[in-house]
Amino acid sequence: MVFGQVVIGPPGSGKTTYCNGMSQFLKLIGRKVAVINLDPANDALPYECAVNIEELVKLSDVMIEHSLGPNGGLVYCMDYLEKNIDWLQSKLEPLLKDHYLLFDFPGQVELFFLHSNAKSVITKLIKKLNLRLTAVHLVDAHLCSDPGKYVSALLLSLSTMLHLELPHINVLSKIDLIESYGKLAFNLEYYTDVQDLSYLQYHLDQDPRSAKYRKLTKELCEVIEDYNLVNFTTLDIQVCWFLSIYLPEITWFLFQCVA
Ligand SMILES: Nc1nc2c(ncn2[C@@H]2O[C@H](COP(=O)(O)OP(=O)(O)OP(=O)(O)O)[C@@H](O)[C@H]2O)c(=O)[nH]1
Repeated sequence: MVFGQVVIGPPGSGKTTYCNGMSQFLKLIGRKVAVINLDPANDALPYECAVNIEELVKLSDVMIEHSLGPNGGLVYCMDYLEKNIDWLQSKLEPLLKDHYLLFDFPGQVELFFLHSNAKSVITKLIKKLNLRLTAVHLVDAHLCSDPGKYVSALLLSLSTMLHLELPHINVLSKIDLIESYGKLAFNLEYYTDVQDLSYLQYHLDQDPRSAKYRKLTKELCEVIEDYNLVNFTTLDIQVCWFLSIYLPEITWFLFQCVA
């Protein structure tokens, strides 16, 4: 049985950095890991990838050839990947024996809660290759500093969970930077646990700019609460780097203490 992660999230949320950090961490704890870049807009990869969608289709070529913008181009690329799933399957087959798989997907969020191509690619891989995949959905923690943006992050997370139908972990990334956006209205657990959104609505109501959307926000918060599916874990990728570099020393130190 082969395990892996489908790494998704809005542009700039830290997917590529996460894949790089996670692959180094996994290697260090003795796992064989393969990173699969399925983002055709990822030009400067910090990790060594086992499979690169650029060998199949290039976003820049698609945009020129079909006169598409970056969003339309990415939808086209996912569509093309779905039609050529055998290409991806053949690239993955040699890795199945002993590798843990990390799939680095594009940041266009509509691919994961609206369009069917990316989901279809994932579903086909799961069925054809008997994979066990978890969605790791990264959301930039700075969205917590604005109640309106936080509600949109909750909605995005919920829609993505419902659309993909995978085991799913929502992650507030770049948590090390959260203080730099000013003091949060509530403590961090409030944002990670997503327990009682009425406090958030009250906070939003204090802002005259959001008065016009009061009813809409209330209804949206009720939908999120009724599903009761979304919560977050936090990530500071630098901890991953730290562990990758110092894990052998820490293990040696603990071993010495126990001995
Ligand atoms: N401080 C801090 N910066 C981070 C962290 N994770 C990612 N970054 C930075 O955030 C920026 C965007 O990260 P990427 O990994 O390129 O994000 P992405 O989601 O792959 O971006 P797209 O490919 O455009 O969708 C980079 O400058 C990273 O160095 C983190 O945990 N802490």
